[in-house]
Amino acid sequence: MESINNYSNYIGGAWLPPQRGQMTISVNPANRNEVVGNIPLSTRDDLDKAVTAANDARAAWRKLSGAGRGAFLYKAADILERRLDEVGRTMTREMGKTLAEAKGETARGVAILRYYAGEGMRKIGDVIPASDADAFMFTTRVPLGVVGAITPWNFPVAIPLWKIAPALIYGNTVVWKPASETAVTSVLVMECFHEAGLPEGVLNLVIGGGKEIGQGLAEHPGVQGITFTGSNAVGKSVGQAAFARGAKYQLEMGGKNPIIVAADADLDLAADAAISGGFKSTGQKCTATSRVIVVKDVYEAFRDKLVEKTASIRVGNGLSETTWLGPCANEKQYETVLGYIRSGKEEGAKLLLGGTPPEEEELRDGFYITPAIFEDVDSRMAIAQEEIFGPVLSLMKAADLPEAIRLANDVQFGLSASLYTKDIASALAFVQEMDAGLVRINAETAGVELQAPFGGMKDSSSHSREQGQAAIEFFTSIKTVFMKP
Ligand SMILES: NC(=O)c1ccc[n+]([C@@H]2O[C@H](COP(=O)([O-])OP(=O)(O)OC[C@H]3O[C@@H](n4cnc5c(N)ncnc54)[C@H](O)[C@@H]3O)[C@@H](O)[C@H]2O)c1
Ligand SMILES: O=CCCC(=O)C(=O)O
Repeated sequence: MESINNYSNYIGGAWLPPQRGQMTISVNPANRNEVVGNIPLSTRDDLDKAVTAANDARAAWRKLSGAGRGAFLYKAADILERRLDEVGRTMTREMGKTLAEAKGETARGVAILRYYAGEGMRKIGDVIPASDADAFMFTTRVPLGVVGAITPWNFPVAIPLWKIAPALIYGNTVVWKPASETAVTSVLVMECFHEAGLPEGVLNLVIGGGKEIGQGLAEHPGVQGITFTGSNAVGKSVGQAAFARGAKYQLEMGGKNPIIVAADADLDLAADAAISGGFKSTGQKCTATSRVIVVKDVYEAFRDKLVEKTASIRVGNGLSETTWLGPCANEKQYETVLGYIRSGKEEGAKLLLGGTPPEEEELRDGFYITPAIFEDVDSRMAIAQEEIFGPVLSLMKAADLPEAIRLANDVQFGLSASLYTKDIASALAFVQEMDAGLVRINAETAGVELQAPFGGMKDSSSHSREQGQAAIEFFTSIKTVFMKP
């Protein structure tokens, strides 16, 4: 029997167990009987210690040049790259995505670190001519101070790093609260920063419950900025707590992303995109496709292609090379997805295939669901309005492209949206009229580029942008300097 490791928090440059000694477990969703590790169940005492360490580290870290801070990020990138297989394997064991996807995400984390390491050498202000000819006026940027990063389990490397890397390069110190479902993965990422020699207190990891540690961060008077990614319900609570005490906050939340198939679309490409966007990572991406809106002229032909291709998807343990679709990340998500499949049938949608646990005996102990496709989906149904965050696609029929865009906009969310068409006028109309932060033509709804602004509209976001050079807007404040001799 393989021994199960105990994992700790990382506070003030030291690996520390939770002060009250409470621990819990991280479980493999491919086999609920497999414990990945014993992880901290931290309390506010642990959080206070981390926030104090982050505040103590602020002055020295801020004094470093951008290039000086970037040197640590380059080192962390090299170490993470060296440990890519180990981190990817741990990610798969903790949240179920296939090993290929997990390693791809880890490589993306390496690229994010290197991108922001380079940002330390970019300009941070402008010279603006003053009306007084004897004066010199310019802008510069200063860090917020201590930033709290609250991150989800579905991209346990890429999302924390697209928050932590810009926070650090622009001179902030960080307290990071990862999702407990992927706590061991977060420890491995933290080890890379530790090995890179990041000064103590600059980055701190506190593993614990959402209410206790996440909300504790949002409420903490020693934290000047909160960057949150997660569900709308939690995001609202985090944002309200930060706003109540005047802290800066950014929230990136749910999606209900459509792909529109126009009458002139390449149906094979569109079907492949719907499957990749809807079922990769078991549909557990904020940018995942969940609604497939097809213009009626090509509906039956497209539907048949989609069903035929989906029926060949292989479900299994993400560590197996033959697996295309892994388990849901945890039992809560598994039950949520099964609940939406029930409600889809109860509301009158027709389940064309999938939506059940697989029959294979060797998969009985995992949170597996076969990929599901509904048709006859009305826009008012729960499966058309609410984020499912699982391997479920809802087919909807539109009379024409204008109605398809109207249906696509008929939700509270606005994160990502795709259109498959060969017509430039249709593409331009979609770009103009689709209310989403990511608008993609002949490309699936998922697939975020680290160098470009990322974020949602409507209820998907608090309307700042992450990633690329856009990240500087959240993690710094602008100072306008007016100087006379
Ligand atoms: N828009 C994006 O960029 C994006 C990216 C990934 C995931 N998501 C969203 O995240 C959700 C799935 O991730 P999840 O299940 O980890 O989300 P979640 O909201 O349950 O948890 C997100 C983080 O918040 C913490 N948390 C939980 N309860 C809290 C509370 N009361 N106060 C403060 N923090 C709390 C969690 O421990 C975790 O670290 C989906 O809705 C998905 O759309 C959005
Ligand atoms: O889960 C949200 C992030 C989505 C993402 O990174 C992608 O689509 O690549």
